[in-house]
Amino acid sequence: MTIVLTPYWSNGVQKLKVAPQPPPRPAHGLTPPALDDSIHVVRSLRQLRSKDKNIEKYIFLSQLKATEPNVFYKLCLEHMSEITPLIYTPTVGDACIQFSHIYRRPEGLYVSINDKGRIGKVLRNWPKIDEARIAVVTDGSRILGLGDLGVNGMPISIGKLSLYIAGAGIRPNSTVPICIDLGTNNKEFLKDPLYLGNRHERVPQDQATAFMEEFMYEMSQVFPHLLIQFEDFSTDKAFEYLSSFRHKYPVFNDDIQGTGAVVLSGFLNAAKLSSAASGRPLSDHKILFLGAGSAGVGVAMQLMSFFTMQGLSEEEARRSIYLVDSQGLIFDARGPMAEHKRVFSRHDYQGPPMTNLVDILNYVKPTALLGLSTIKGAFNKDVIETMSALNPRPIIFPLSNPVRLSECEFSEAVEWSGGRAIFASGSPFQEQPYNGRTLYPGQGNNMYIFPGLGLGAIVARASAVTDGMVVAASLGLANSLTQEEKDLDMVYPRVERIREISADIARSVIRAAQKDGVDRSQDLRIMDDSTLTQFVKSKMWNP
Ligand SMILES: NC(=O)C1=CN([C@@H]2O[C@H](COP(=O)(O)OP(=O)(O)OC[C@H]3O[C@@H](n4cnc5c(N)ncnc54)[C@H](O)[C@@H]3O)[C@@H](O)[C@H]2O)C=CC1
Ligand SMILES: CC(=O)C(=O)O
Ligand SMILES: [Mg+2]
Repeated sequence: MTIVLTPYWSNGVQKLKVAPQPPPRPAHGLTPPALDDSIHVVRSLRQLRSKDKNIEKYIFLSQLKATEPNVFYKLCLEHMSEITPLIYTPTVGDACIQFSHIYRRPEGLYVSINDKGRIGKVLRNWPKIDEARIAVVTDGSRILGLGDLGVNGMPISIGKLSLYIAGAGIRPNSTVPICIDLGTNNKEFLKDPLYLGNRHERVPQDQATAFMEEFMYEMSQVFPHLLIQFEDFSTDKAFEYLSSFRHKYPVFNDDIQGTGAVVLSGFLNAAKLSSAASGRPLSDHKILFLGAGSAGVGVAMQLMSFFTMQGLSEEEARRSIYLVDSQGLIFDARGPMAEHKRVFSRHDYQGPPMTNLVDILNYVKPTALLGLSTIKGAFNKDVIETMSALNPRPIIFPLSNPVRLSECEFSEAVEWSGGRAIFASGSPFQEQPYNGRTLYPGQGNNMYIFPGLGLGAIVARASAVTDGMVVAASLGLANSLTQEEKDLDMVYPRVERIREISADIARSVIRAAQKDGVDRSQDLRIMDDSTLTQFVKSKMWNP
């Protein structure tokens, strides 16, 4: 049987006969006498640190994962804050852009538009079907804020799954990174002789939809125990596929739901700090979003529950949220708009189009400014100073990825707000000294949510991912701050505690699955919370 686990070049000759497996441990005598895994972690770390460029570090770590997975995951777990930015954002963005040039070996599953009509056959080539529990699927159409990267999106599926393994102890063999190739509109890639994907523009949307129908049906047939995470589909497709499939299959969209959950969590903690300084009740917050794509609208929808938790009606919650896109403030009289923006379109604004962000801030007077726009520098000095004039402790969350597309840097937010900003960004920044104190940036990234959400859904054998499970993941994260973290005004926990946090999130997610009646592991219902947490931890894989 031929196994198609490699990108097909346009001439279609590159096919593998065997599945990619880490090589077996060499027999006695074939390795140096003192080779020991824990010392090899130290050795590997030194080798890693000796490299100057992050992309070289990424390549080194990919190689280590393929040859010595135990050493790789030990390194991740022991040095989470150093390794995460190398296997995930920001470096994974560069790895995606350069994927066709730095490609070394097959990893993951590629399904192409040319496989339409026989997708099931391709999926059956996966070597570990019985063990498969979680797939991250992208079509590469919007990778981070980098646009359409076609089949070069594969590293995002791989990177997310490495975090499932490191962050939630999902077994490596149960993860399936998938990139579907429906063409690309990236002109540079189409001209690049090394590009690894189909060399044509994206197929029309009706063909893409028909492909996805077959793909999802076949996934459910071939992998009956699989949870599917949709990742980095461009906004129109992200909303379409989520609403088409979420009631048929266990699937969630990380950019809409995972990001919504992580930002709700950080916002709950940030709003308390901001209200403590201003004396304003929590129900009085007003949030302005720059960016109204899958992430902006996904977060806005989730943040409605922040207001309903404070006792506001749905309509009042909606009125506390303002969206700005590339044409400015979104309001009814502006004219036709995409369906996903309509919910938050302002009925109460009748004036001329408002496009200048500082003007919009002075009109809305928000307590929080959230960026999911991909526009670097959009939160400039004027913007941060305006937010700081409006609020004793403004909430500033530049959430676009990777770091070079962040709406502002942490050092800028600190300086321009006089150290008062409550800050979280999509990609990591260094802590900053300010007036004799150390200020800590939060990382408002869905990486805090999806490992625990996925683990909970897998352990509960959930037949669907419900809104209740997503909110439970968010609240589980919000409640995970230690006293020390609270005393430092942190809005997210330290990433080094990710395993412990994922276990707590997973327990909350299982409880929500039980409440919503989608848990198929019903024997977990009788466990009390501490037994359930222990059970979840016992399911975690350790290197
Ligand atoms: N922190 C996190 O966990 C996550 C961050 N993101 C990031 O969010 C960003 C956006 O993702 P999507 O919503 O899927 O993309 P998208 O491309 O659909 O949305 C971008 C939005 O920004 C708006 N925009 C573009 N230029 C603008 C301008 N000059 N002024 C105001 N608005 C402007 C667009 O109109 C659109 O509404 C990406 O950078 C992505 O990496 C996405 C998911 C998770
Ligand atoms: C973090 C993430 O999912 C994104 O930027 O798309
Ligand atoms: Mg994403």
